[in-house]
Amino acid sequence: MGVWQLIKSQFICLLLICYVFLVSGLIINLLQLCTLPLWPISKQLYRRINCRLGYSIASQMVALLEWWSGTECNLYSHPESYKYFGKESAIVVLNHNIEIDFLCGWTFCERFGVLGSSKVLAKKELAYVPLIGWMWYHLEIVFCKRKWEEDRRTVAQSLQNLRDYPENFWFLLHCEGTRFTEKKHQISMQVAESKGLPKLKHHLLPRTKGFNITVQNLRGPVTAVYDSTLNFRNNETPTLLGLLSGKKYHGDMYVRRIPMESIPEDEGECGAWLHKLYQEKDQFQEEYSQTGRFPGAVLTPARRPWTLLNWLFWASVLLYPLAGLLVRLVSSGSSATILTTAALCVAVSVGMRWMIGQTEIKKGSSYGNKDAPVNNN
Ligand SMILES: CCCCC/C=C\C/C=C\CCCCCCCC(=O)SCCNC(=O)CCNC(=O)[C@H](O)C(C)(C)COP(=O)(O)OP(=O)(O)OC[C@H]1O[C@@H](n2cnc3c(N)ncnc32)[C@H](O)[C@@H]1OP(=O)(O)O
Ligand SMILES: CCCCCCCCCCCCCCCCCC(=O)OC[C@@H](O)COP(=O)(O)O
Repeated sequence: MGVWQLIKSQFICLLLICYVFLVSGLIINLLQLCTLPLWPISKQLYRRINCRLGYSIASQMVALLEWWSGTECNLYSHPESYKYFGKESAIVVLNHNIEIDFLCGWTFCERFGVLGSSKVLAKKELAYVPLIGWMWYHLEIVFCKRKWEEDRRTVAQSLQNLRDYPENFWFLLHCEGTRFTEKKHQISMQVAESKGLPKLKHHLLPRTKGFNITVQNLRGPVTAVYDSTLNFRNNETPTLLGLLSGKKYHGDMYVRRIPMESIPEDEGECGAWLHKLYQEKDQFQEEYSQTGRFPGAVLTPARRPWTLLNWLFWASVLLYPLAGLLVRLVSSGSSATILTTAALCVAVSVGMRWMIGQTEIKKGSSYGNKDAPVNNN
């Protein structure tokens, strides 16, 4: 292990990165709150400002991936698809078995200039994650309870609101609805069997309702679906904690552009189309596991300096006062103050650990874990 790698793996570095993220995030969340009065005056200005503020939070996590850990994310695609990336709004369909898949998505959003405006159909629980959830509120992220009877109205309404969004955005959909585990896979393949659908080896059976409602409500302003398939080399299983300790991973993502016109409007046909898409994705994953390659050519855009510059800005603003505070604390000699500060640090660390836990598959929900309903038809 090199000296730089050794430094990066020290706990103090993790603490400092989390400190900058936390304090800058709170400041940005506060600024976002201050923009609320703009909404009735100029909705589009409110949205444009919040895209920039959101960028300042999300790009710190991208900087962690690209600059701190040095993780490589290769893009496999086709030139006729590539020329549209970043120049239109799109629905992104992505597999969901890797803890940092959202960050690999974010890194491409950043490189194509749509990070601040990126959207997702996210489970409602994520709305309560401090900083990220609060940021998402101002970015008009669409949340679902994964209970169709409740979601059908709220999700449709939130999607309708995005139709006049003033910036190009990528709308991420994990159609599997939950992250891959062996048990969830087994259960979803029972569902596939009961529906007479071919079994998938690398994916859960996609849920079609969310995709269908998204296509229905965004058709027009959104001109394409980006079918995206992600995997990591040498069976790497990347984690957020690994990134924080400076571990470098090697990801590959295959993205192909499918024009919106080729997606059926009829609900049943649209669902069948999605099932077929997942069968194709399964073949791409199979090819990757056998050859270490996806179809298409490697067309990875270079990382840009903005995420690093944004992080350096916040670090220089926030680390200097922290150092001053620590010096004054120690020189005060008051054990009560020192103990209170230590207790506060422990509480904040526990909070940050909880947030990181949100990305861990082993702490995931039980959605898709229950035995499939018996099909009596
Ligand atoms: C280049 C790439 C860059 C990309 C990056 C771009 C942007 C990045 C932006 C942000 C990054 C942030 C990352 C955050 C990630 C967080 C993501 C999540 O939170 S994923 C979880 C939430 N999202 C979803 O669930 C979306 C998919 N789900 C759906 O579409 C669902 O249909 C639903 C709308 C949520 C409704 O769910 P519900 O369970 O209520 O209904 P369903 O129709 O799904 O279920 C009933 C239906 O399913 C059949 N069934 C039963 N059991 C199973 C099973 N185990 N597997 C599959 N199917 C099952 C059942 O028989 C019913 O079938 P039918 O409809 O035929 O009757
Ligand atoms: C500079 C960076 C410093 C980093 C410090 C740590 C910050 C931690 C931030 C946590 C951010 C959480 C944001 C999004 C997490 C996405 C999680 C996810 O992928 O959700 C899973 C759901 O799809 C499905 O849930 P399950 O049913 O599988 O359960």
